[in-house]
Amino acid sequence: MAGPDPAVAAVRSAVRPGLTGPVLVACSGGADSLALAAAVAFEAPRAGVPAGAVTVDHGLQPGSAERAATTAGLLRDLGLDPVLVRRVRVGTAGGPEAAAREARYAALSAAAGEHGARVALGHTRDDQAETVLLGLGRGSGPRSIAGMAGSRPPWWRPLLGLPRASTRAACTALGLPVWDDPHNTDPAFTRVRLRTEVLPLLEDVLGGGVAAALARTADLLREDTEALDELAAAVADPTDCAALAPLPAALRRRVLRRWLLEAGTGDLAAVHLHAVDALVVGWRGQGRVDLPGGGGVVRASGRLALQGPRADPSAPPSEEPHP
Ligand SMILES: Nc1ncnc2c1ncn2[C@@H]1O[C@H](COP(=O)(O)OP(=O)(O)OP(=O)(O)O)[C@@H](O)[C@H]1O
Repeated sequence: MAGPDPAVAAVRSAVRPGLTGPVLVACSGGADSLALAAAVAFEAPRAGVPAGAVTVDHGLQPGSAERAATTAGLLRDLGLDPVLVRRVRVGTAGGPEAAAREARYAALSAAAGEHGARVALGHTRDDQAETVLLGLGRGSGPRSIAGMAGSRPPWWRPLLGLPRASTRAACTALGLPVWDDPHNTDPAFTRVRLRTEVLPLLEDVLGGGVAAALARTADLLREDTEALDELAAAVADPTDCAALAPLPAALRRRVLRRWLLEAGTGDLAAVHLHAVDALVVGWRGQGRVDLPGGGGVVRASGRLALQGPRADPSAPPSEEPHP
């Protein structure tokens, strides 16, 4: 008897090793997550693992509720159980794309918590390549160029090693009706232009395999950044300037970033981190560093300390005495 189509087999092989516990497939109805859902539905019973699915209705396009219902029907037909439909309210912060993503990830994460499951996402090697290129072009630093992790609970991305063409081919071979999100071809989106204009041009210049090379870059960088993050987490006192000063800058800034994020200061731009770092190394008596959330950091008696919002934000920073 002939085996499954090669693309179907490739997607199944990608999910098999990771099926070690309950999983919910996050499915938009697009080719990537539909191929993923089909592979999980096939492999999970063989692995003795419960597998369901979630589809999120962002409520942004006319007919979105019907589309979510159609996707849910397909997922049930594949044998996934339970199949959840989550309707979310999309805010406006950061633009419509970012707001939809935030609402979606919040809903998926909540579903993961309720069901004690990991959430499988359909990101492919091409998505990873686009993420790396975007990070490079925007100068967003190693954390961004390191791309998406294959497994970081509750998220699981088993298809990061596969080209997008495989998921499309798998859906075709299985006769699954794919929903093509019009956003995925709208040149108003930076990611779409990267996909349709920049990556093909790079392939022309550098030869094929650019997406794979970019994804490999992400893997290498992720190893480095994870190692540095672990070293940073092991630093006992992130406020002791004498202990921090001799550390390499890459490590020191990670320690500071971690300390500030854990204190709930909100996301920080490089400029804030550099200013806080300058309180530690080469300090010349400068005063408070204001942070985006309204709080601030000062240095006093050789230690860093967090402060709340200024009473009068227009007042100049108070001068700290020279050491
Ligand atoms: N509406 C949604 N409901 C549930 N999961 C979603 C939804 N939209 C995206 N996802 C999940 O997030 C992953 C990445 O989404 P994104 O829109 O960035 O990628 P995509 O390449 O268009 O994926 P797909 O082909 O599966 O739509 C999807 O593969 C899927 O797992």
